[in-house]
Amino acid sequence: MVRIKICGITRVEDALAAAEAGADAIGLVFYAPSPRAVDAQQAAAIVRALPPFVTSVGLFVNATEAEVRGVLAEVPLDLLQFHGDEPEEFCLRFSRPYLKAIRMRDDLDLQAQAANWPSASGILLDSYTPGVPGGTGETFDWQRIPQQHDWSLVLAGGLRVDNVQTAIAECRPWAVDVSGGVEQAKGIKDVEKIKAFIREVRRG
Ligand SMILES: O=C(O)c1ccccc1N[C@@H]1O[C@H](COP(=O)(O)O)[C@@H](O)[C@H]1O
Repeated sequence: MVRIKICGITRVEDALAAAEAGADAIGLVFYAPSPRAVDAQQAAAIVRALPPFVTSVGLFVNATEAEVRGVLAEVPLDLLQFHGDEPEEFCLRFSRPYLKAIRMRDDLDLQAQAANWPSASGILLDSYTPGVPGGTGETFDWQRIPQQHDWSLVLAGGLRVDNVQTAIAECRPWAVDVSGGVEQAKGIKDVEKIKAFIREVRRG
């Protein structure tokens, strides 16, 4: 069964709707330039409202150690997602499981890159757009993902109800991660889109 993460949650009601629809995880963006950014207070309210067995994921982009620790002091996150240039040594400082995001630049050697984070719980693949660290709504060429790899693949980047089945068939991910594809406006989720997306993933 492919797991589903709904990222970029900014409101308690969207988190509850995602959980009710069957999401396995919700993502909270701690990256101020993002229109989906939340502060620790907002995030704590969202995480506290979650029912059991829904994983809360905190997304960071080149944050300092103090910034990550500051969030962790207030928000009981289950999993961290490092979406910038964080080396493994940094990702390991927080005694929490983590995902490492890799953006699929044209010249990237994916297998070599992924080997840089052997301690990651999963490798999240996202599309590459210069100057924007993520959440672009763009897909990348899924054929670039090797058939054989020894990491848990979290597939992200431009997933929507109308392409997620093809993405799953081609990439065989452990999980899919969606943000823009289930929104009505930046940072505001569309409950019907969340339900349709989850139904589509579960249909496979
Ligand atoms: O959502 C953001 O604003 C964001 C900002 C900085 C880094 C990552 C971000 N989002 C992540 O990007 C991927 C793909 O999102 P989309 O479905 O293409 O909109 C996903 O992992 C988001 O969590």
